[in-house]
Order: sequence, then structure tokens, then C-alpha cells
Amino acid sequence: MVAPSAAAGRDMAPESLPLGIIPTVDMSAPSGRGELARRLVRACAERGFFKAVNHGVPPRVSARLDAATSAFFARPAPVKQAAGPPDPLGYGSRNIGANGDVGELEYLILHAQPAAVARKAMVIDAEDPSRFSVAVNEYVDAVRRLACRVLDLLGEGLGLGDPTSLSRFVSAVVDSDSVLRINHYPTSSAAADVSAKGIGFGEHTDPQILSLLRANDVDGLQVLLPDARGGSGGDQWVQVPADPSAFFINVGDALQALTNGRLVSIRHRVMASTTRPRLSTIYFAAPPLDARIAALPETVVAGAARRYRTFTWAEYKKAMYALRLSHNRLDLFHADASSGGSGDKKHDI
Ligand SMILES: C=C1C[C@]23C[C@@]1(O)CC[C@H]2[C@@]12CC[C@H](O)[C@@](C)(C(=O)O1)[C@H]2[C@@H]3C(=O)O
Ligand SMILES: O=C(O)CCC(=O)C(=O)O
Ligand SMILES: [Fe+2]
Repeated sequence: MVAPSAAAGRDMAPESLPLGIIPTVDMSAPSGRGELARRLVRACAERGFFKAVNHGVPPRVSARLDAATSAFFARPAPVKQAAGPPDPLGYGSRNIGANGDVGELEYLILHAQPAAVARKAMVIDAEDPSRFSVAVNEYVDAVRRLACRVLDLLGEGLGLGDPTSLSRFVSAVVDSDSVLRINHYPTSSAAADVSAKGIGFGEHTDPQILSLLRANDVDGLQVLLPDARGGSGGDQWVQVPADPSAFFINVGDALQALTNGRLVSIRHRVMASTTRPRLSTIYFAAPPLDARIAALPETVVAGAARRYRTFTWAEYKKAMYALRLSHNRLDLFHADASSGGSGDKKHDI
């Protein structure tokens, strides 16, 4: 499918979003907190995705992390391989997950928790492990704060009785199951293995609550937007123009379930660049393993059915690791799906 270019993002107008426009949200709230909360809800309900500017993560914190991760990817292959294979955390190359997915990239997945980062840093930067740990922990702190702020605003915009109900899932430091992933896409060449077919990272939704992505100035990220005309043209892959100063934030499967489908987990992918390498860093804000994921009562419209059965994050992860990248894994937890279903076929939205 050919990817049309998205129009340059602008701060959103109050009416509904034109197709192809990447919603851009100014997190400094020039129009007030209430308006910011409404804009975030609309972006996450209509697109499942937005570009955050003036987000408050200090540029020096991002620059320090980028320097540390770029230095790692520049090291000889055997040094990098010592931090792998991904189990599922650690260094990996070309293989994504354990079920046969491949992409034109190498990556590092870290448990976003200080003790785990310190252990991995001993292999990643044996010369000065604390240099790596400090860069990662500072970044994780800043981006976790941003995730909580977005979730609190979404809680307000959704009219939750306790607006912190969403951020509380991801605010823990020690019990956190959040992960930091750094993807390095070298330039793809004609000689690249045909099995990856120019795909940097194949289409998927993110399983967690919220994903916060920052990348260098190399394009490649695409999001799948629904056909506005309602049928004939089909969904469209839309290119997201690169902006290294912004965060691209998307709803994950768990947040879709927590809001009974009101906020949507968007499908996205990365196309490999033929000209310059892409470096992206994604913080996946996740609940603790024993957290119960069930639609918050305020998101279940009166008389409507609950779309998903209750599950723990550990249960969801088990299912996710057993499946291919492109699988629509939330379907397995649909209330109508086999066991555990309510039998009520009515949909609330
Ligand atoms: C094929 C897979 C890779 C993945 C685990 C999975 O079995 C299905 C979900 C994939 C994904 C996508 C978002 C994140 O990049 C990721 C770290 C995650 O949490 O789910 C990856 C997993 C991975 O690469 O291990
Ligand atoms: O590397 C990117 O830009 C996005 C990758 C992605 O979607 C992911 O790792 O889940
Ligand atoms: Fe993703």
C-alpha cells in the first residue's frame, strides 16, 4: 500500500480531526488544562496517537541517552551480542520476538527499573557501567513523569471519579514492568535479506498502556488510519514526519481495554530507510504483573456491555509472547471470545 504523506501537524482545531493529519498537542497547555485534557482524549479516541510538543523532557536528558545508546550500537558485533540474545530483554538483531518475525534493525530492550539497568550496564558499558545507568535512569524518570501526566489528563478528560486511576498503573518504580526499547535501523541496501522486504519493524499494536517514542530526524514510522469514507478505499498507512524534538505517543492494548475501547490502540510499523540510519527510543509504560485490567466503570456507557474480560498483565504478556507481531492479541480477551465471554453481543461504541 502506498503511504500518503501526512499534512504537517498543527495544534488541533476543536472540530473533528481531518484524515491524514497527525494530531499535535502542546503539552504546555496554552489554552488551559481542561482544553488540553479534552484534546488528548479526542486524539486518543479518534487516532490512538498524537505528537506531543513542549513535553517537558529536558533535551540534555534525551541527548545523553542518545549518546550512550549510539556508542553501544557502534561497538563491534561480538561486544553487542554479549548483551543478548533477547530473553525477551537484551540485545537483538533482525529477529523480533521468538515467533519468526524479522526486521531490518538491531535493538536493545531494557527493563525500566534501576536495579535491572545496573545489571545490564555491566555488559553494555563494561568500562564505565554507571555512565550508561545514569543516562538510562534519568531518561526513564523524565519519560515516566510525562506518561503519568498524559494519563492524569486523560483521566480528567474521560471524567474518571479518580483522575489518577490510569497513571497509578504505571507510576511504580520498583514493581514496574515498563520497558525501554532502543531501535537502530541501519540504511537498508539492495543486498539486504529479502525476507525483511524493506520493513524495519512490522505492523503491530503495542501491548502496554502507553508508548512514548522519540526518534532522530529520519522518517520511517507509519500509522494505519481508518478509511474516512467508510469502506471502499480501505485503511491507509500514513507517514509520520520525523521530529526529533517531539514525542510520538500512542495508546496500547491495555489502555484500550481499561477504557472499554473508547481509546484505541493504533497499528503502526517502521519502513527501513535507504539513505540514513534511524535511531528511536520507546518507553512502554506497563502495569505491574499482578495488575487487573478491566474497563473502568466510568468508561462503560450505561446499558452497554463490557468489551473485554478481566485479565492480569501477566496473563496478557504470556499470550503476547506466544504470538506473532501482527496478531490482534486483544481479540483473544474479547468478552465474546469463547470462554469467559458474557454472551452479550452488544457493543458500546
Ligand atoms: C513478536 C513479538 C515481539 C514483541 C513480543 C511479540 O511476541 C508480540 C509483541 C511484540 C512487542 C511490540 C511492542 C514492543 O516493541 C515489544 C517490546 C512489546 O512489548 O511487544 C515487542 C515484543 C518484543 O520485541 O519482545
Ligand atoms: O522504532 C520505531 O520507530 C517504532 C518501533 C515500534 O513500534 C516498537 O518498537 O514497538
Ligand atoms: Fe510499536
